[in-house]
Amino acid sequence: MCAKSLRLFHESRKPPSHRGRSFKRPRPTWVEVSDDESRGRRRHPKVNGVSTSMPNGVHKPSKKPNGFVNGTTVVHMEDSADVAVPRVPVATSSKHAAIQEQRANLPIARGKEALLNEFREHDVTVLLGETGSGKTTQVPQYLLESGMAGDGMIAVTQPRRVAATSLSARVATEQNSSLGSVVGYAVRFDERSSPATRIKYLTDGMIFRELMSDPLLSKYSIIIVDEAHERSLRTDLLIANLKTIQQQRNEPAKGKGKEKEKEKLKIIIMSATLDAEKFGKFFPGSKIIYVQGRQHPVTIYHCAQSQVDYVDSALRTFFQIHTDQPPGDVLIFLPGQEDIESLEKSIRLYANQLPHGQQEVLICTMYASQAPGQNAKVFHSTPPNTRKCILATNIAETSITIPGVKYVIDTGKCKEKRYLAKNTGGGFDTLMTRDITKSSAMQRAGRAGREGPGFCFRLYTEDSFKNMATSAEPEILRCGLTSPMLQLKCLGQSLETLDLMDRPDIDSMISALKTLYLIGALDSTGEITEIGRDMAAFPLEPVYSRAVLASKEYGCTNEVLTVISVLSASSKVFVESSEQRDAVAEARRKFKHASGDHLTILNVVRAYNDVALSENKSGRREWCRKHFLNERALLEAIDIREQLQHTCERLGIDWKVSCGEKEDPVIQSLGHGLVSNTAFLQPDGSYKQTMGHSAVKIHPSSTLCDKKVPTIVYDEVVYTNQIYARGVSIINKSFLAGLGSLKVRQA
Ligand SMILES: Nc1ncnc2c1ncn2[C@@H]1O[C@H](COP(=O)(O)OP(=O)(O)OP(=O)(O)O)[C@@H](O)[C@H]1O
Repeated sequence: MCAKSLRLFHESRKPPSHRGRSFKRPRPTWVEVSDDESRGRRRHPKVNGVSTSMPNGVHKPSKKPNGFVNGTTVVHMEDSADVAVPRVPVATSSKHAAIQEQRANLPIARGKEALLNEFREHDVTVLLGETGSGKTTQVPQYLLESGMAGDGMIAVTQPRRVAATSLSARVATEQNSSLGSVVGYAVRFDERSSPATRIKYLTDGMIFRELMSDPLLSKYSIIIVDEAHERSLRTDLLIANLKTIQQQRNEPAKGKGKEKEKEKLKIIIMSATLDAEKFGKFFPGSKIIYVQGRQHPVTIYHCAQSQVDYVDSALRTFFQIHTDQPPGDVLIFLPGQEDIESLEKSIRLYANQLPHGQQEVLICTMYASQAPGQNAKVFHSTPPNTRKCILATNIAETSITIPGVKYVIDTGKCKEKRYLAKNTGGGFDTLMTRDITKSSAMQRAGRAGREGPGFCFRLYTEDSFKNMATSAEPEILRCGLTSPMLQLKCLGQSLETLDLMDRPDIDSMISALKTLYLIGALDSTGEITEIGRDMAAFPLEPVYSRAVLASKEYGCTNEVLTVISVLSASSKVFVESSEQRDAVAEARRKFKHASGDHLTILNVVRAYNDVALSENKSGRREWCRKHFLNERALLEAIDIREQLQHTCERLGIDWKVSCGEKEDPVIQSLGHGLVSNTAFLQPDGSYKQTMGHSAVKIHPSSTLCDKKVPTIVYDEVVYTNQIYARGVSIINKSFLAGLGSLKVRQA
């Protein structure tokens, strides 16, 4: 294949092959929506019952971009006291001055005072504003500058860590301060804050965890729940708690003077695509405000025909942009890591064949299981004469601004976590590819047009867009509940009685209760046990924290911490390569432990630690490359381990205690936690779950995949065309019986 064939958009040329297949279809034909739509004359689509001004077409700022829509009433800026654009503070440098000017030009800036008045008057405000209007970066700063937070802090919650870290960095820059001083962040296994921190961006999981030590969240005077439309499980639990906390903190203050006033809690719920009425009903007396207008237009194109293979179409569209369109980075939304890696390979292949003089292509990837440091690379500035191409899952869909992105390619697909309980008996989370919702499509388009006019190419037809569900089903209705259930129990709450916006399925609740009972976190009356409380102290899934606690009895905390740290890292330690399968197997043989994958992991970490003593950075990197190991995952595991050591110290567990080369203590400790993830061999060679009715196969990546052993323990189940157990070790059958899982099955 020669570089010329990259002009795949001319149907007369032979199209490039992708994933071993030839392109048979013509390039996507784009349909730009009519000019009427672009001017907003067409009725704006309703998202969750709320009229929005982000049509599925060219978007231009409305004639009155500064207005607020409150319910059906439009409050124009002329009605507000703050008609003029706010004054830009005196700049200390030209860069800072430019940033302040950019801030002042955001649509939200013109409504600053009107907004602050609404916040002042209402305990709960639901703020809807278009993507890029300035909600996430500006509202916390306005609140801080207005003094409304008093001596308390302002929390801004995000469903994803990448948003929390990148936004805090941006707002710290806007505040002309270093990250961790006035503006900080907290995400799992990583925090930058100090006593001076006044605005803290944190994941919804982190603030939920804070409830354990501070049930009234008393250090915060304002809590902003951002991207609430995602309805993540933790967001829903947080919102339920905030409602009660606010009642407790605000009601006694009535008539008690200014001292009490300071302790009041304000809640602000924000999103661009939100069912505002539902939130409004959940918080009686709340005010719904709509910030109209966006800074830069986004032109949206839909495919004229449905595309059969979205990865092929994304490839074609990328090169169509790259060869025909002016400079600007491209962000491509794909459902998962597999598609990202596949497309990355194809783009690399054809980019290398581009004619001389064409811009270089720099590919960056972004997905949840990739190490945070690697994800952060998308924010680095693009070198000259280069077009950055970012391949991302929906972790890049909300909140973030990736500087330089002008074009978005939206495949219209995502992966959704879903708990399979009814069909399988045992119950486990699965990731399934499905069509996105209207809300997601609008958020994705909103990643373009943040620094200037943008373009969004949707690899689906306009009819498909119209037929999409409005928004995703709340996570609480479709995910495993073990960890949130334990945290709630610690707070003396329960899912059954909590005032939730939506109540989860009874099967999922029973399954979570069963697991917590089996690992000893709950007693037979459903009350939390002492060991359950200790489990909740770790920033880990309860099944993993149970293993750490069990290791104390077995004298192997040192080893178990290592294994659990690797299992908790955001990416896998073993690099898979289908093309070099034999080389991978050969390199890995030296780490292989006869008992299975957990002790194999331990061998890898031990070997890496030995290498680290004798080799410099590049020597270590080379060693990892040679052994098909992901060094970033190993380094992340080292960080995680350090944090777990701190938790051990707080709980009085000596983490240095080691069992040396013995394997049983380690596996049995893991067995205490993973007791629901055990299976026994059937006469036909498959394994049957002890806590369910499903047959599982050992995953091909396991060191035990060719073995038949009586009983296994595994980290997780992966559901593809069949159910696989991944991360598998041999476990003693009588040990399992002693734990009671077999009895539970029989019961
Ligand atoms: N890291 C950044 N680099 C450059 N500009 C940025 C950055 N972060 C934000 N901005 C600018 O600030 C604008 C407002 O961003 P902000 O995140 O506050 O918007 P938003 O209304 O919360 O959008 P969304 O609903 O998409 O989260 C962006 O459109 C962009 O112009």
